[in-house]
Amino acid sequence: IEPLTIGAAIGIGSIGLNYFKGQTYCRFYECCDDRSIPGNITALHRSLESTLYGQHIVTQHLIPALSAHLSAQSKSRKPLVLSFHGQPGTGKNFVANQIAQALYLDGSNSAYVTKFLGRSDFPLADLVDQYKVRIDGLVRDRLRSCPRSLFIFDEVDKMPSGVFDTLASLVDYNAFTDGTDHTKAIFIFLSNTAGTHIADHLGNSMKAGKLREDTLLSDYESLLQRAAYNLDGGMKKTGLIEAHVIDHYIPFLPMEKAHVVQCLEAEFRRWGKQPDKDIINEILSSSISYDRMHGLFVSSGCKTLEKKVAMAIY
Ligand SMILES: Nc1ncnc2c1ncn2[C@@H]1O[C@H](COP(=O)(O)OP(=O)(O)OP(=O)(O)O)[C@@H](O)[C@H]1O
Repeated sequence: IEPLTIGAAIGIGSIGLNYFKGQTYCRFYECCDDRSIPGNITALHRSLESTLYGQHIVTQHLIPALSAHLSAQSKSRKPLVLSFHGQPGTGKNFVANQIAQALYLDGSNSAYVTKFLGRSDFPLADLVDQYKVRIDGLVRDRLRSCPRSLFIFDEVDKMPSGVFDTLASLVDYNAFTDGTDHTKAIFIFLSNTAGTHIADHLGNSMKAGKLREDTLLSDYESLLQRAAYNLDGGMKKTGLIEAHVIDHYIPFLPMEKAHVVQCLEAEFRRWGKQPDKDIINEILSSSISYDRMHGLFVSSGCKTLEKKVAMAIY
């Protein structure tokens, strides 16, 4: 057989294989394609509007940031990098999971969504060099298998500083010379860092007569950047901040009593029950404490409410 004929046969073979994959395998199993990664920002917007309480800045900025990054006309030249900051129970994981849910058919279970946990994945400061290599290798592998990957780093404030030193260059412009496409990826960092700074700033603004809903992202952005860079944790003195590769610092505001009531009501509905005012008042008076500085914000936000409602119902 002529070499040309063999080449043509291989060419037709691989087209056939791709066609077969598209028509059969990828119709039923997850692939790095539009079916498995629908990127449904409209669904995300709808779901945040109806389920996320007290976080007007998050919804206002997250949706345009994601839409711009994912749009078909996007001329994105680097991954989208977001850093979520706030006290416990303000919705950081809740929102990160909703992003995964809306962008990927399999949500957080997608093979293209990778989540790292500060405390369990990177517990020891002495091993920071090993962690850097591990993050670098995993991110490269995942991007090679699917450029539209999502990476979530939770508990960043519990990670040793220096852990993101190699990652900083992977999320910058022109990071790969081997043809790997990193421009469609999304990186999200979650931390409690600066949570108290956000609460202080909001508390002072509210005491000066400003409405919570009138506070803006710009009121918090530089505060978050400075705190993340200076306070202990994975972001401390990190190249991620020095190289200005974090596109958006998003503040999660501390929760007030009214928001916690909304969370409790949502929890009842999740159990298929009508919210019970007496039980809600009982939980509020027995299990909720407020910040000492302003007396306005619930210390653990909406965390732990799930179990309280479950206990009261059964
Ligand atoms: N702003 C919010 N609106 C609605 N529900 C919320 C909100 N914040 C928290 N919740 C509820 O509380 C649960 C716990 O919140 P979540 O895990 O998102 O907190 P977190 O900010 O990630 O806290 P941590 O910093 O401790 O990880 C969520 O699954 C959700 O049910």
